[in-house]
Amino acid sequence: MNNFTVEAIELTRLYGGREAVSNVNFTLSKGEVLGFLGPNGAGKSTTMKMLTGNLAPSYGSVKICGIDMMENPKEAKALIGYLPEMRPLYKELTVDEYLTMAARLHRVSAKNIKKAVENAKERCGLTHMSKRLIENLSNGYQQRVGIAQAIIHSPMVVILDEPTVGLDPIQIRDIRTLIREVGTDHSVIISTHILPEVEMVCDQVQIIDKGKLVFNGSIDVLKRQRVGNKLLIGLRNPPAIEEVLRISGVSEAESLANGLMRVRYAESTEPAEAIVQAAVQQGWGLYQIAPDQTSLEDVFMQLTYQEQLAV
Ligand SMILES: Nc1ncnc2c1ncn2[C@@H]1O[C@H](COP(=O)(O)OP(=O)(O)OP(=O)(O)O)[C@@H](O)[C@H]1O
Repeated sequence: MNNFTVEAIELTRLYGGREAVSNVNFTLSKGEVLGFLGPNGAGKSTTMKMLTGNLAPSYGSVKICGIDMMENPKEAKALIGYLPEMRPLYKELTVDEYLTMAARLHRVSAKNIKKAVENAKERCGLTHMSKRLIENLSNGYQQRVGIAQAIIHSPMVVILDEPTVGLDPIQIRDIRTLIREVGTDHSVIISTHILPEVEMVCDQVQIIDKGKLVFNGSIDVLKRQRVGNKLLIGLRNPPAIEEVLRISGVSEAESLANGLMRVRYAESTEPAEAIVQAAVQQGWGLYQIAPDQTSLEDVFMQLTYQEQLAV
């Protein structure tokens, strides 16, 4: 018996003979937040629906805390809280009424409903909104209500499909903080097409492209891929590129706008000190020197491009 809260085993879904999700494998443990990342149409929602037992896989299986979703759907689903892409809110209800209904649907026992509602509201910062009609709440608060219904029965696994889509920057920040908090005592899976979001809230990341996993690992591994052997240098009096290329260790240099220059070097030859010395000696007016990180978007492009080459 392992300790995995979620196991996806060779998950595959065909639509009209075409694979929308192809052979997806991963495991998740308690207290981890997993980001399911991919562009529109990559197969995220289809995967989420299979994980939550709302869509049958064409092949493969899902286990929630060791319980097979196909064999024992009722037991497996009871361990999951799910916020689909389209929020299942009844807008004519108040927050209290809706969460009470959600608790009943999730089979919270009658004597525990009040406590479960209070608890979910507190965790989602909704206590002061208890008597408000959902339709009168802002988009961000409606999303909190959606998350509150997903955690109301204290499920082992919380699955949130695109939880920050359509929110403003402050709402996005609040929802991300909430997801991290929820992730401390539940396993959480979020799907998103926003790379920095994954970096901010997730421990593990699966990158999916055209239905296939192209990266599966810890967020640290992904972040490390971003830190290439590059420096970004700001110079008030930039010299000719050739002069920079003469510095020991520098393998490539390119001029960018506003006197900035990007320099590449081989792994073992960090030339920062030599660049500072040259800049001082030759009066280049150095005002900035820092590692230049590849954006996560670039990493994503590289990963999906490698995958295309491999096909
Ligand atoms: N019911 C369906 N019938 C036929 N094709 C479908 C169906 N649902 C999804 N697809 C196709 O499967 C692929 C994956 O769709 P899915 O909704 O899972 O992607 P996604 O990554 O969640 O994208 P988005 O962020 O746009 O929702 C797409 O090509 C989509 O057109």
